[in-house]
Amino acid sequence: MDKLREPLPTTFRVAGSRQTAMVLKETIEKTYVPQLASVVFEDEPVGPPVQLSWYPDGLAWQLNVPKKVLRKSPEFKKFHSFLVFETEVVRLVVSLPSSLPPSLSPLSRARARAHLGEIYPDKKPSRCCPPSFSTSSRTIKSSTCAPHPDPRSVSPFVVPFRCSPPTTYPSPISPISLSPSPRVARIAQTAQLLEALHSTECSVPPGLLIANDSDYKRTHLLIHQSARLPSPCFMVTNVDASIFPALRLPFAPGQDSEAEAEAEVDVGKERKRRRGGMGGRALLFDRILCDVPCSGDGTLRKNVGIWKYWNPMDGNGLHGLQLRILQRAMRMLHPEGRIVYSTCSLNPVENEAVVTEALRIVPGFELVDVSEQMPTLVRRPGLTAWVPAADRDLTFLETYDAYMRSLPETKCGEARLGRSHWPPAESELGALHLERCMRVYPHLQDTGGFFVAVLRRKEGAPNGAAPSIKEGKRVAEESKVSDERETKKMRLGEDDGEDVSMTTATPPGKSRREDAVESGEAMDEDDAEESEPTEPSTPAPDAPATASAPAKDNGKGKGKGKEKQSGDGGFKESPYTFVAPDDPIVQGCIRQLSLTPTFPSSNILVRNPAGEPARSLYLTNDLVHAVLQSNDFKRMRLMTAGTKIFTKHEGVARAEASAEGRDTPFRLLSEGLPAVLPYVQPESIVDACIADLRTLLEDYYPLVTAFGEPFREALGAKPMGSHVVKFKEGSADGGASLTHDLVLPIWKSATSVSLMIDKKAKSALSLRVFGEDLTVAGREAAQKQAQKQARTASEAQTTTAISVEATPALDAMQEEEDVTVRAVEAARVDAGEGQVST
Ligand SMILES: C[S@@+](CC[C@H](N)C(=O)[O-])C[C@H]1O[C@@H](n2cnc3c(N)ncnc32)[C@H](O)[C@@H]1O
Repeated sequence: MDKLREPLPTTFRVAGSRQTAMVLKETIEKTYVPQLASVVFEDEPVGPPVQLSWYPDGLAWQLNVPKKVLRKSPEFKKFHSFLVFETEVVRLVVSLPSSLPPSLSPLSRARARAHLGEIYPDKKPSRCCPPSFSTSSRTIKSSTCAPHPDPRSVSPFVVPFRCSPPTTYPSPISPISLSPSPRVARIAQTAQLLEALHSTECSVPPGLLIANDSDYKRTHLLIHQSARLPSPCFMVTNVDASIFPALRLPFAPGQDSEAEAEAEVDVGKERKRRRGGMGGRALLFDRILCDVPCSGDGTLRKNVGIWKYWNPMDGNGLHGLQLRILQRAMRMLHPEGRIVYSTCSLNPVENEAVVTEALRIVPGFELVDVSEQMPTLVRRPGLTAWVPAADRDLTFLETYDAYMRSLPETKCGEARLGRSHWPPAESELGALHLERCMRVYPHLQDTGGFFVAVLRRKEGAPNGAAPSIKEGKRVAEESKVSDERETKKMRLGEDDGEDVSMTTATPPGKSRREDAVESGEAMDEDDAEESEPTEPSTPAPDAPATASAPAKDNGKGKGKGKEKQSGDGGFKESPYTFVAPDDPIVQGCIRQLSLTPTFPSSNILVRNPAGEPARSLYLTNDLVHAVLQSNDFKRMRLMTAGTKIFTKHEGVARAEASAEGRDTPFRLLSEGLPAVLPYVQPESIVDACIADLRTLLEDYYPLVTAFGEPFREALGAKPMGSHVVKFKEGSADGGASLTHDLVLPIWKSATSVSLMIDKKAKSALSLRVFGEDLTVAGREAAQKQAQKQARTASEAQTTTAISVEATPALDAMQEEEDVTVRAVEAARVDAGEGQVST
């Protein structure tokens, strides 16, 4: 309990591709740790960041200093800026030949990494060629990685249940917030999974990651944040995970009969017939992370609000939903797959009780012994005995029967707890192996509290061992779980997810508090943040894949963006339409950037009713393409798929083009660069040096003639439009240096050139490479700041004089205190009260 009263130390993780993550780690180790090692603040020594011993490769760090040290100590301020800037440039620093840039992302829980340990077990799943995990080296390797994998030869890599909505990007404090917002932490899992998927040399890996959240707003935050790790393999969905609909894929090569495919995946023919012939095999998942909504008592150290509002009925109420989500995951798991079930609660009712009941209902599954994974993460085994609190007054009753007897006869039908809230009988314990669950307590290694259990199918268990949604729902209902918090009402169809239709809504009266409990997070100021959908439009009725059926919108997202009420009562997102590979716009982009013939032009999609390449082009991999083409997304809302790579270049280019009677050209986006770069013919990439980078940063549109040779000549030889530039590693006068090659998109106009990255990223890059913000915006901001300081100082001087005159008694105090500070304060008070001292 004492530990729970202490604030959680700040942690951060160096993320991204292995190569660049290692470079950043080295910078922290060799530059910053020595600089911070001997800092003394207010006569107290303050320590440098320390590596978390249990985190693989030393990529996670803990920083145990008060906030004011970060604000006031020059050394720590510099380190803080370093973290902030690295986070800012994450999207644009591309180190050839690796596929994804590095980032610094927060890691307030060990859980995320623990998930990965199990997501990539040593043994490579036999049916797939996506990444396998080597625990010894902690690298994730891919045995095959062709830019065009046959979608039918790979197993999908999917996390369909509740993944990490993030903090808003770009958040200047996201890597190192001293009182980390719950949301800051949320991206960690999804980001790690994305990194894992991209940890090969392949820019368009063959797998698929689906992040799902039932909260519409949070899915937008997730999309926004995933721009840090743009991926053609990524989809975000918005649906209640306990009724996540089954997804389909086309038949595999060699599967010449429907029956063969059906037998393999155990999808009933009857159901398929009823579905109206949308053929194909079911998409089963290799790895599923069920990071279920929970009471969040393990986050007490960072979410102090939980102290005030916690009550035992939170966990009791969530038990049923947690159980249904886990069962749905079991239903959708590939025979050789694994599920990680996790919560940030220490309440056994939300943990061991859920796992026990799920294992009872789905007999073909077992808990995996993960004691060998992450051996330095100190943990305790799962509990085998507990007594749930039966009400808010903490009445503890040893057995379910005792609980039922304690209820007045008239209330028995409304029992709020089910048998599954109590521990299993002694006789069941041996087979369950609850000790294989992992409990992490805050006092063990100065962390938050959390629970992890890994499940898999027992060897030889039949594929169809898992129950349908209907069965799971029935069992959960039979346990008479009263779910106070659970506001989603499901109308179940005749069979499993294929036939389930749902209507979910948060009642108007639902409070933020309830919301926070449901999601396992406490309220935070940041919860007010919102991100807007990107491309408003109306869906086409015949769109090949159109998302609908929202899970939860809290009524706040109404009328926003592309959300539209459809005739059948569901919701419709903009359609996802694949454009023809020979589309003139696509071909124009290919020609402009000299893309190789292997560029996956058949995987370009647009999101507008006409299905025209009107503004933005997105890239998916083959598997995402197949999933979009084979499913109608009527029962869940598809929020995003793939990554945006090209956009119409507005402004001068539009004016020039229309004057010449041409179409407005498209340009390569910085977030699309990692995916597209391997397809750019190397000889078409323009070489440049650090001095050229400086010129591009200092001005919005420097003239071609402003550059030195050979860059100037190379630019002169290029046609107008989008190009890729490689700034070679090297140093410049004044200590500026590029430690590795940097590849960025540019736009060439008739006489000038501009760097195609956003203003904030430009500033961050400038600070990183040149140690100062050389950009126009940076210079303007510095100028404004200087003017403000000068104004404040002169106001302070005036007010001091006035105050001293008006109140001679201050003289004595002024001898002891800082005159300027007091005078500024006095001036503020006067201004606030409308008094003028004369
Ligand atoms: C524990 S939080 C997210 C955990 C996150 N991965 C982290 O590390 O902080 C729970 C999330 O589950 C979502 N959620 C709640 N009920 C859900 C349901 N029935 N289906 C899917 N997502 C749900 C909430 O919106 C919330 O974002």
